[in-house]
Amino acid sequence: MATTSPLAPTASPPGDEPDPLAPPPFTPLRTERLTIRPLRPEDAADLHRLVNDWEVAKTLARVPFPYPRDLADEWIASTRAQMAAGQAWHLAITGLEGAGTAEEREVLVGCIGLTRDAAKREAELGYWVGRRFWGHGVGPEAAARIVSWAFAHIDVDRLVASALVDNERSQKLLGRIGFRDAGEGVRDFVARGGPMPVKLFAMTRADLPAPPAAPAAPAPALEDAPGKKILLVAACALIDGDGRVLLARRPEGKPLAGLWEFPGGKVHAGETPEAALIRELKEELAIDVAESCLAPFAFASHGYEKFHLLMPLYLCRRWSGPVTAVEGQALAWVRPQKLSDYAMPPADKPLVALLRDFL
Ligand SMILES: Nc1nc2c([nH]c(=O)n2[C@@H]2O[C@H](COP(=O)(O)OP(=O)(O)OP(=O)(O)O)[C@@H](O)[C@H]2O)c(=O)[nH]1
Repeated sequence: MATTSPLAPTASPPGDEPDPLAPPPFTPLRTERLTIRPLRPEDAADLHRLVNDWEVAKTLARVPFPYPRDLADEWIASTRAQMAAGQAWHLAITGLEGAGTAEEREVLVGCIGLTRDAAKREAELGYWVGRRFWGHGVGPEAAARIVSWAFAHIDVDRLVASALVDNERSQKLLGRIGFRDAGEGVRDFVARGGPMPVKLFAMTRADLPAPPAAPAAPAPALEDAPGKKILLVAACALIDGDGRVLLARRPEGKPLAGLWEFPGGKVHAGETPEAALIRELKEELAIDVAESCLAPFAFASHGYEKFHLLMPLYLCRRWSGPVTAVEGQALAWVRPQKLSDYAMPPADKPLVALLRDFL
């Protein structure tokens, strides 16, 4: 168990302006055997039964022991407020047990949470699993899923976690899902009545396991010369009547998921960059663009670990049809001065500076 799955309610942030980078409402996540979903008031009795167990509580920094029953109700209510504020996501891990309909068979197995530190662009992972469900791989299955979700949907560059120095099981779990050692520290443990030594862990987007390779790669390599292959990608800055630029968020499961980018994609064999862009804009945004409306603007040339990206960037001010997120990707119309608030792939940095000066 990682130490910080705070089960005592924390204050909500002051009601400031809506955050343009705030994530959309949480949609339940599924893994092979588990569901991760918002906690509901009716989970309180089960939550209390599972967490009011010394073997569980002793590994968690903010959980008192014994755990008062009404704290479970308060905690669940506070998780909903924190999630609505985009501040923390403390969620139920459930699985199916016994016979009957899926609804009847759904049981609470544990909890998993992320608490965001917006200033540091990071979030802290915490989780626990009820003792009855130990030894079934619930922790790694749920934690790997939430970590992949976090990088794609929360505006963070880093996730952190900690585990008691003697909690080797939790340390191993964190290592298995991509966390690296980040030293040692000390944390207050409510149930232990004081500070305890912990191991610290951290991971970035680059530590996520690589997504499975696409079945049929288009033909992205320009040449097979020694060294890295050159990947040709055509991208477009769509500019609306107010001079705002469209950014799209790379969806979960793709490399660099969660970063914001210019719509576009790989140039297929036999395609011109313009034809590729017209196809991609139709596929991704359901808009029709004429080649004459694509104005070459600049290009990115950037060495990634596995390939070298060559990416012409076009400007486009005219298209037909409403811009639609066909692939469910988040979209944002962004003023040029605000572009740098959005985390983008490293190749895009010089393009952003050029666009800001030009627009
Ligand atoms: N579209 C786009 N791709 C970018 C940008 N910046 C950047 O580094 N890239 C990189 O260019 C590559 C584009 O690949 P992609 O996966 O989006 O291409 P695609 O739409 O053809 O996807 P697919 O292979 O899943 O069909 C990725 O490695 C991506 O990280 C950008 O601003 N826009």
